[in-house]
Amino acid sequence: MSEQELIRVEGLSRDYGGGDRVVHALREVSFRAGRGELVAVRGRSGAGKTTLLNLIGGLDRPTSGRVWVAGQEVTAASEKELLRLRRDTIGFVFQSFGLVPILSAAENVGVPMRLAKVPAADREQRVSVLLELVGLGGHAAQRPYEMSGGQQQRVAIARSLANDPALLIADEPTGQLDSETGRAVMDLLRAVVRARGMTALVATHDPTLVELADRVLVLRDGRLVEAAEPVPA
Ligand SMILES: Nc1ncnc2c1ncn2[C@@H]1O[C@H](COP(=O)(O)OP(=O)(O)OP(=O)(O)O)[C@@H](O)[C@H]1O
Repeated sequence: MSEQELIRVEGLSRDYGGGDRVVHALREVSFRAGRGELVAVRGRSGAGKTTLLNLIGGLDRPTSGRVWVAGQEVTAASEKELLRLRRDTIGFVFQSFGLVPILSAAENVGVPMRLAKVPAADREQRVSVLLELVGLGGHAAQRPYEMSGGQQQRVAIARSLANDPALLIADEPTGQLDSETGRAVMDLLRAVVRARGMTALVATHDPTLVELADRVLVLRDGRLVEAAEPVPA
């Protein structure tokens, strides 16, 4: 794996079920992504986007094929190594935000730092930098139910950056947002990826996101049918 390569996927397949009812959710997918790239993953509902992201992030195991992230083989990692990888190397953003309802915005952002045993003083400082970064400097004490969907997703983005991951995996991050808010969240993701030199893999139906990507992977029925540079609008 070269220095510039962050993700390598080789012959990745995932079947669900078995016998007559087997679903080939992902079929022999291979691609590579470099450091600093924002890669959009497109495809219709059921095309295999979530399956692909979950396998790369070590949230699921493939039927066959291999994945490396930052030089580590995810598909060969033990559960303990996967925990470490998800804590230190990969940040996740989901469509449903996934914030802890009883915690404030600042506490939510601080959760991964607590898990990584970041000392309290460092934690506080890093939490406030991240909340500023996502434009929520004045909202640290608010709880998720006191925030709009777009604000909640911003908190989730700040949380995903807590341990300065090399890879950000976002599954339909704008799926629950109206188009204007979704665009703002996407612009934020684009800016964060640029500023931090991180790689992002973002599954989306949203055409505005695709415009912001460095590269677009298109899945159809579990196969990678296109791995193109985006066409300028
Ligand atoms: N746990 C599961 N058990 C059985 N089949 C599954 C499971 N998870 C996903 N599938 C099937 O695998 C295929 C790919 O699903 P996946 O969720 O990866 O698609 P997607 O492109 O992310 O779709 P969406 O855009 O709707 O989220 C679909 O046919 C789906 O029904």
